[in-house]
Amino acid sequence: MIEISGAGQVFGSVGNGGVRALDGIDLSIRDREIVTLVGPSGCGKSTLLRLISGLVPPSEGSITINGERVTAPRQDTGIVFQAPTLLPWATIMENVMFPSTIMGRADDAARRRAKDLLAVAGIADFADHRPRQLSGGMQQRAAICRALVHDPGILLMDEPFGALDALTREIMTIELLRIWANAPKTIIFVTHSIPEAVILADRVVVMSPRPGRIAEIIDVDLPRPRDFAMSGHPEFQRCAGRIRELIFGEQGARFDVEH
Ligand SMILES: Nc1ncnc2c1ncn2[C@@H]1O[C@H](COP(=O)(O)OP(=O)(O)OP(=O)(O)O)[C@@H](O)[C@H]1O
Repeated sequence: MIEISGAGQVFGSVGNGGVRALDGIDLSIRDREIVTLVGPSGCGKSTLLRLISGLVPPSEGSITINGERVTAPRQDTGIVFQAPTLLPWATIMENVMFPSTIMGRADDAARRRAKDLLAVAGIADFADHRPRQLSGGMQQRAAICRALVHDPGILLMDEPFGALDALTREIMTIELLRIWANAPKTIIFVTHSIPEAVILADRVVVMSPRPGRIAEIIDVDLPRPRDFAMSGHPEFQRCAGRIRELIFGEQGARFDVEH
């Protein structure tokens, strides 16, 4: 469904203070697959996500979704960033409805869907509150509802739980899997957490240090539904061990990766 071929990204001009962030990325992502991206800080994970989102055009290579070249943000793609980035003056309901509103599709069906999503995310009682009246975790749930409201087939998530405490983070990860099980969609998820990467993924894409290349793609053969109690499972340990080996073994340096 998503085809990335020979994608490279250079910021500025190389040799002249520019940065090569990505090099020769080839990756095919299937419909309804969950792919997680892990790798050392600065290896280009966020850049790759931005290329797929159409927010940034690749300097080299191409990205297609269902055979169409990605040249701009698409309506069938939802994005969640690390910070919830809600509009502070708008209510939670208005924030969640925002994508439907700007697409001119803020009808009753969209409002019903927004309400249902808020209920699934456990924040239905806060629909009329402003973002500042919610905790960080609740705001991020609202941001996830906003990314899902127009029912995109693709969800791009850039360390969406990175700013949350460890407990909320685990709960949110399992909630995301529950949402996905109810309405499967293609998810590409950037994380620094190896357990999060394994628990979520059908495949973990491990990237090498800058310029970011794909070091290895690991198939995670754990049954679903999943939860963190599976971290003792031999398949979980195999995957987590291999990711650690790839990231820490190659460089022997201290990377910004939780393990
Ligand atoms: N707009 C930009 N202009 C110039 N350089 C950039 C820009 N965006 C990213 N870079 C550089 O590209 C490289 C990859 O950055 P990116 O944010 O994609 O990495 P990352 O793997 O997501 O990092 P982290 O895990 O720390 O969030 C970095 O060296 C970064 O400095």
